Amino acid sequence: MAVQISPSILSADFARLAAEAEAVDGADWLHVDVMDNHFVPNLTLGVPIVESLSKATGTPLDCHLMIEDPDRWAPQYVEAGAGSVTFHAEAAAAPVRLAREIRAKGARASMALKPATPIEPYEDLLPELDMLLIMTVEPGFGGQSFLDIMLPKIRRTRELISKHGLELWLQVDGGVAESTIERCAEAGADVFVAGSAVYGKDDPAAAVRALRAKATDATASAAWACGH
Ligand SMILES: O=C(CO)[C@H](O)[C@H](O)COP(=O)(O)O
Repeated sequence: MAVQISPSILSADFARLAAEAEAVDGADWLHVDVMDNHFVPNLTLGVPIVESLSKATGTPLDCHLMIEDPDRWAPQYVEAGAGSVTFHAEAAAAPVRLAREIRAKGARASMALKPATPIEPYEDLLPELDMLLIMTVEPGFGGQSFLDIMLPKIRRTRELISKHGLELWLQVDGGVAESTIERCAEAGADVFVAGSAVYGKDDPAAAVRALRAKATDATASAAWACGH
């Protein structure tokens, strides 16, 4: 699969969200960080804003729910127009049922793991998902430093995806920038969320192109991608 870039609007101007979506023309997704000040110590936006944004942009929305009780809320984000909905493994009461419900409503189902959550307990659940998100910072805030110690988890997850012959996308989020994206791609990631490395630049669309070029080059020479 070709590399995909998902700019995070957490680093955008919330008063100009439609314009900020236009500013990353060419991105594959728009990453929408939903935070409830319970699962993470920060508060952002909810269903009504996702609904408005989905009408205002042609770029599909990749909603990352950093919230408690995603079993209750995630289906509402599909109804609001999200193309992909990510819930946290640490928060979901019934992740298989929830993934099936997200898919049945017509969106891609994705599950996220915080840095301290291992992938291994979830191996049997992977066929129920369209994407697995490995957090490369503690969730809650943009602009944090990339956690290199997550690279082995990315590698192990890519091995599990290959072992089971899955079409699962592997997303990384947190501290992804021109200086770190190649390491993520080499380890096995193929969907890259970037907030400050896109919206912190004068030309966000050019930043998306630069990230895509680096990740594509690194993937081409990565052992995991040979024969892909
Ligand atoms: O999920 C997130 C924070 O919890 C954000 O998507 C992420 O931090 C993006 O910001 P940056 O690229 O600046 O690290």
